[in-house]
This record gives sequence, structure tokens and C-alpha cells, in this order.
Amino acid sequence: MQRNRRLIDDCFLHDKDRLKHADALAILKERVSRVVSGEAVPLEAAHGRLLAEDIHAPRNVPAHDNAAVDGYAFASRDFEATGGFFPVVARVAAGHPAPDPVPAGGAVRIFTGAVMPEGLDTIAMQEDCETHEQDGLRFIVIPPGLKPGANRRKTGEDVEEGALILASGAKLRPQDIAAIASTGKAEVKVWSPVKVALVSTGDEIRRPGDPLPEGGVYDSNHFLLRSLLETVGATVTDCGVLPDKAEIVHETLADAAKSHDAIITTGGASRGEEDHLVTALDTLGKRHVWQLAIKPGRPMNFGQIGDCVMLGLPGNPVAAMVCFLLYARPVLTVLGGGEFTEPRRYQMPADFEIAKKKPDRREFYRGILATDTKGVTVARKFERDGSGLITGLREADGLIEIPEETTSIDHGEFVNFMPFTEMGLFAR
Ligand SMILES: Nc1nc2c(c(=O)[nH]1)N[C@H]1C(S)=C(S)[C@@H](COP(=O)(O)OP(=O)(O)OC[C@H]3O[C@@H](n4cnc5c(N)ncnc54)[C@H](O)[C@@H]3O)O[C@H]1N2
Ligand code: MOO
Repeated sequence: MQRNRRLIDDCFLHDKDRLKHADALAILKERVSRVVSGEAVPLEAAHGRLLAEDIHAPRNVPAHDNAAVDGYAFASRDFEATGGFFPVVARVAAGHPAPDPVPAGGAVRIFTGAVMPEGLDTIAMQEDCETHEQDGLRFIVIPPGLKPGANRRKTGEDVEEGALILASGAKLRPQDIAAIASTGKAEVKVWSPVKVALVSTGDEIRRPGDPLPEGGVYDSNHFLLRSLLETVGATVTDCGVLPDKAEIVHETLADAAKSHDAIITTGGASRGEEDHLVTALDTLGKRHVWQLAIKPGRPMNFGQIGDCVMLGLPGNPVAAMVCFLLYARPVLTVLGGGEFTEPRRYQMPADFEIAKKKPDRREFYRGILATDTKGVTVARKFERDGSGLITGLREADGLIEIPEETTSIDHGEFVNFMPFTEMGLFAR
């Protein structure tokens, strides 16, 4: 594995001499660990947070055998003796204790969720039963064919007492919170949010709402990254837009590093005369990654200023988003107490052709999910590759990944598709 790329400061490296995607991921993974501490939050505030404790079931869920339907509970062993004809001897509704033990051959009127009376194991749905009144008593006729245990939910069938429900680091989804609530826990320990300083750079960059001078460009990356940071639950300090002035860049980064877990910058990542981020990182701290064999995003850099992680994303919006999803997202997740995970890849037939791709680098195209004439889901490529085209990001449902060794793609060939929804974005 290539290490310590900090000595490489040449933007014009051949791809074979740049750091490969897998090696960059390995370095990131090796260099980062959790920095946040835990805090207790009520379940109402737990959605999307990363769990900071293992959660075991303190009791069985459900806590008792109970009815899955409204109907009549009976003992299956009595069925043959009574021929399915049972006196209704008691009644039990959800939320009430089970009746006293029922004499042999008796049935109990029961409602969904009610505790199963002792000794009874099967429930007939009320729609399937006939009822008769005789001598002030109610009888039911239960049709044959019900399997013993039908319509009964067993104690602990959802979760058994003591079972691990969720492990520390899990990102809490609505159904996870439901599972925690079902155990009776009202509060959970979660990791506190990662504190991120967000920095835009470039003399040309202006904030929306401000007038745009000639040559000016609005700061779309700030809003792109701020929204992406929300998907990993980070809190964001807006460090504004820095001009291309080395001292200001140095001062801002040095200052931000003192009070943040991570700094994310955009722009100035390559080595033009006006690009100061890498020099600042080298002066103030240590660079671990720079110049990747990928497209887009090759000037992405990663390092640390003291204990503060720095991720220098390229200025081109497409490169900024791709680098965030591929590298910043797992890094911030680990800093925040989660796992370093790679997005899942789905194999899909390509609805495009590539006659010639450069070897030695991994390319990530903006991919659109489409349906072909046979109803098969295929991966279509946004036709233009420009790294400044936010339109491509908007059209896309994810990224198409073309590995280093692949130099062409035929129509219909399987390609890796990485849906944005697996990288924290919501579906449109
Ligand atoms: N001689 C070389 N030139 C370039 C190289 C190279 O290796 N050698 N790499 C190219 C690649 S690849 C990329 S990506 C860009 C990124 O470089 P920087 O990170 O230094 O970005 P800038 O030069 O500052 O800006 C690039 C581009 O993006 C626009 N930009 C910047 N910030 C924002 C923002 N906050 N919101 C919207 N748009 C932004 C900026 O105006 C430029 O158009 O460098 C290539 N050049
Ligand atoms: O990172 Mo750049 O986007 O390859 O143009």
C-alpha cells in the first residue's frame, strides 16, 4: 500500500503514480477513530442518531402469549372431544389480566392483543364462528381445520429477553426506534454530533444574495456540503468564503482546528498559485492523502491539524459531492461513533457505451436509473462528464463506478451502481 503521500506535490502526476481509491480508503480507515462522547436523548430525538450503547431486550416482546385476532380462544386438545362446540366461559380484552384458568372444553371471548388465557393455545377468528344462545349461556361452533397455535402470538416471538437488539454505532432508523420503544426504554445514549468547520475558498466565490462581480461564482458548494453534512448528523460552523490569500487561509484553518473535530474545505485543493489549502495543511499539520487516481476528485486531500481532521475537497461541485460521499462521509461517520462502511454496489446492465477509458484510474459517472423496453432496470450515464455540472448531479440517482483496469464498456455489460439513497440522501 502506498503511504505518506505528503511528499508528492505534483498536480501533473500520471494516474499510475497517484493514490488508488482502495489505498486512499485504507489510509482514511486506519487514521480515524471516534472523537465524540455520548449523551442521553429521549426516543423522540433519537431518529438518525448513532447509538452509543448496546441495547439488549430487558424483557420478552411480546411479554405474554396473546391474540392476533378478535375471536374465541380454546384448547386445541379439546377440539375432538367437543366437536368444535364450546361454551364461552369468560372474556378478555387487550390491556386486562388473563381470566382464571378455564375449565376443560371451555372457550374465551378474546380480542386482538389480549393475554392468552392459561391452558388455551388456539384462536378462531370471530368471522369464522357461529354463536348460539342456550339457557342463558353462549356457545360457539368453531370450524375444523385450525392448526394448534393458530392466531396466537408467542411470548418473545418478536424479541427474546436478553437478545441484542441494536449494537453501539447503529444509525437509528424509524423501525429501530420502534424496537427500542417496544422494550419500554424511554431514553437512549447516542454519540454527540461531530463538530465540523465548513470553509469555502476562492476570490471568485460569493454567497447567494450578494451581488456577483464579473468573473464571480456563487457558492453552491457551501449549501451542497452543509446539506450533505446534515445526512451524517454533524453540526456545522460556517467559516465563510476565504479569499485566495495564504495568511487568511492559514489563520482560519489554525483557528478552526482548535474548536472542531473536522474541517471541510472546498476549492484551492490543487496546486495552482492561488490554491493555498494544501500548503496550509502541510504547514499547520500533516497531510496523509493527496492526488488520487480517480475522476472526478483527484485533488482531494486528507490530513490533520493537531487532532482535527482536515478534508480538502475540490472546488468543482461534482468533484466536491463525489469526494464527500466516497471519503468524507465514512470519515465523519467514524469520528461520530459509527462504522467505516462502503456504500453497497448493485450490478446493473449499462445503457451506454464507453469506447475508451483511461486505465489506472477509477471513474465515477453520474448514473441515472432507467427502464429498458423489457422492463429491466438499467444504468444510464449522464451524457456530459464536466465536473462543474450540477445538472448531472441532479439528474442522477447515484454513481456508476468504473474500476481502474476497465478501459471500455459495452452496451448491456454489468456495471457497479451506487445509489445515492445508500449514501444518506433521500429518494426523490
Ligand atoms: N494544472 C492543474 N489544474 C487543475 C488540476 C490539476 O491537477 N492540475 N485539477 C483539476 C481538477 S481535477 C479539479 S477538480 C479542479 C479543482 O481544483 P481546486 O480544488 O483547486 O478548485 P478551484 O480551482 O478553487 O476551483 C475549481 C472550480 O470550482 C469552482 N468552485 C470553487 N469553489 C466553489 C464553490 N464554493 N461553489 C461553486 N463553485 C466553486 C471554481 O470557481 C472553479 O471553477 O482543478 C482542476 N485544475
Ligand atoms: O476532480 Mo476534477 O473534478 O477531476 O475535474
